[in-house]
Amino acid sequence: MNDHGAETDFSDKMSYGDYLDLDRVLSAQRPLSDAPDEMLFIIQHQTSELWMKLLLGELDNARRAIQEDRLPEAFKMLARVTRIMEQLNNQWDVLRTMTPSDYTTFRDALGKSSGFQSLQYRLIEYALGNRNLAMMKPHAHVPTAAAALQAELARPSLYQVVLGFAARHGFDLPASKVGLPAQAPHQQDDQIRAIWAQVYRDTTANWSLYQLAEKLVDLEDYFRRWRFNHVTTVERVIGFKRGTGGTGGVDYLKKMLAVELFPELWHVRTEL
Ligand code: HEM
Ligand SMILES: N[C@@H](CC(=O)c1ccccc1NC=O)C(=O)O
Repeated sequence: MNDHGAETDFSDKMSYGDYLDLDRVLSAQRPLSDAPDEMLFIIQHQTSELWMKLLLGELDNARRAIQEDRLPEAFKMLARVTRIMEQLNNQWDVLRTMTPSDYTTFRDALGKSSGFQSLQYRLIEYALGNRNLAMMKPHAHVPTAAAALQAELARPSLYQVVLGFAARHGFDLPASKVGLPAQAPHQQDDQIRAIWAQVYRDTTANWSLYQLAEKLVDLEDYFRRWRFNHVTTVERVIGFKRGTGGTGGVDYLKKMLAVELFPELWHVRTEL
């Protein structure tokens, strides 16, 4: 027998499964029905949540790096955030193999549960600046979840941190726009758009902010693709049924396609 010299006795050593805690990870899939596709559905969501966990950590690190003027590090972290979103986007192709006939065999078992109640998803939206406080309600019954959302609201969003960088580096932005952590979705602002116009008109003089702006545009571009892939998958699988979470379903998700995380970065392009 040729075992290529591989270690085989793990009776007193840490193995692959030990390190990754696979007993717990792989026993956390508990389908509620006999429908074959429920396992696909569960794994699709669990892997998405794992990637979201990594994404949230990178967003935290990136915000801290920008606040401390460590831009090259922030660029690396934001590039990773976007690559994680790309990973999430590619996952939809697996779920799209599930037809309406497959899904309806277990949809009732889901009750009122829905991705609408994803804490990590909401934290990502809040971290990016889409701070719709009404979205906290489904988390009110879980004190740790409500506290995590409150803690996020006590921090400046990624966009605010970027605008704070601009304010520290010679751009005229009142403290009211970059100081206190936002408590509502960011609204398009003429003064902010004027700053981006200055940056994009002289990229050499404003190279760091220009690079930062393009990283944000990249991030929002991939985030929009996620929303679009989601709503297209939903339409394919449940048509125009109401969502289990209580919204209008596709109608609600289509409205969310219009959300602009960094509106001035898109609108400034009309002026360039
Ligand atoms: C067949 C698959 C899916 C269907 C039919 C579906 C359906 C829906 C619907 C109808 C909503 C609106 C809320 C409601 O009333 O329920 C929603 C929201 C949501 N779903 Fe899904 N979904 C699917 C897969 C996924 C996957 C794989 C994820 C990944 C984590 C996900 C995450 C979310 C999130 C985060 C929201 C809230 C979006 C927002 O508020 O903007 N969904 N989904
Ligand atoms: N809202 C979906 C159900 C759903 O997709 C779902 C249910 C439980 C856990 C995650 C889900 N995914 C995304 O919303 C529906 O209306 O069919």
